[in-house]
Amino acid sequence: MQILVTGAAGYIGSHVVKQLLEQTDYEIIIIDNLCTGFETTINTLKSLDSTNKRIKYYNQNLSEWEKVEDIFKENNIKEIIHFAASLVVPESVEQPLKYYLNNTANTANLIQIATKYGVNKFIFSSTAAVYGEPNKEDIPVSETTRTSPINPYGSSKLFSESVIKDTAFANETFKFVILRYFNVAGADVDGKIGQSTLNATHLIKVAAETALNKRAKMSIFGDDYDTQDGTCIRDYIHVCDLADAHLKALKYLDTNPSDIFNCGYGYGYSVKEVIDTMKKVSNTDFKVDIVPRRAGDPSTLISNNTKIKTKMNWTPKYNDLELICKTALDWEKNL
Ligand SMILES: NC(=O)c1ccc[n+]([C@@H]2O[C@H](COP(=O)([O-])OP(=O)(O)OC[C@H]3O[C@@H](n4cnc5c(N)ncnc54)[C@H](O)[C@@H]3O)[C@@H](O)[C@H]2O)c1
Ligand SMILES: O=c1ccn([C@@H]2O[C@H](COP(=O)(O)OP(=O)(O)O[C@H]3O[C@H](CO)[C@@H](O)[C@H](O)[C@H]3O)[C@@H](O)[C@H]2O)c(=O)[nH]1
Repeated sequence: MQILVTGAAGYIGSHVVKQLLEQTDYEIIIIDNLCTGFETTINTLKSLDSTNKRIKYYNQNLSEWEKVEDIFKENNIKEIIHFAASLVVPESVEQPLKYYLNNTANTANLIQIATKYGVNKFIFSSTAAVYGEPNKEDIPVSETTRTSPINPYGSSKLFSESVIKDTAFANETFKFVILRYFNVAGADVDGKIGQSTLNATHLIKVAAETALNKRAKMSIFGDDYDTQDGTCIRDYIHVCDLADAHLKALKYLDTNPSDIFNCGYGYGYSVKEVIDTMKKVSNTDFKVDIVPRRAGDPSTLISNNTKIKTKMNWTPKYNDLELICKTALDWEKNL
């Protein structure tokens, strides 16, 4: 059985491939052009494959559609997990076309090839950013909450969701699970892989870097939001629990129809709470200043995760902010 994993040289994709190696028999075809991922990550994944034959890596940009099709000709791909994307919210505000091209156009193209070659399972990395700035009474947001992105990143992913849903409607052999991730953080609990992103913008990684003196200080982007302490609230999910949701999604499609699931823990922490937790687990008191709001940031995003828990039987194991911060910090020390 072959599965294509796009973007597996990156943060979340690499954690999913590790679990696929450990818990399944798939042969794993990877497409990644290393624009934000790392060859060392691919090498680590290969080193975890005791057979030495289960990973086939193509350094390929998804935008080169004909070359992507050649990869389908060379292999027998029937299942796909599609991570490859651009994902920095403020960058998407400054460079929207980069996001529509890499996230929406490349996804549409991949799906066109996938349907031509008989792919029947498509797992898609979507985002809580599709909900935009939800009304207070809609928090925690469920999958049926109105989608209304407030930045091009969220819009580019919502358009991709439409491409996927409409394709499945027109083609009954093509089934999908769309996973709307909330804020993914932490690192592999075995310490083998983690988030290596250069010039990271993600809060927990930035805080880990600051705790280790890789940055002189960090900033809180706005403390004038309508929240308890004035800073934004997010639902942080440990990357290993999120990876498990992908393996469950593949199995789910064996006996269930296509569907959309939120991936989060169902409770939120403020930016200040996250920074305090990082200070606690690192036993440091690093410098933090308050600066104006960052473009494109909603104030509060928290998931209602009832659907994934009940329908997929997904049970989080690492829903503990201290553990999330500690695994991120431990990984950062080894980088
Ligand atoms: N990190 C989060 O908090 C978060 C939250 C919600 C959704 N997501 C989604 O999860 C997915 C993975 O995110 P991540 O955090 O692992 O990011 P990442 O940047 O670490 O990984 C993305 C990978 O895709 C590759 N890639 C990007 N564009 C490509 C292209 N055109 N062709 C080939 N390879 C390409 C990159 O080189 C990288 O290895 C993305 O789709 C993202 O939108 C992430
Ligand atoms: O140095 C920093 C970094 C972040 N923040 C704040 O921390 C919160 C979280 O920011 P960040 O970690 O950058 O995540 P988001 O902007 O919430 O976006 C992430 O989470 C989304 C889902 O909720 C995903 O779709 C995106 O891909 C992913 O980058 C936001 O309020 C930021 O303003 C700071 O105050 N200082």
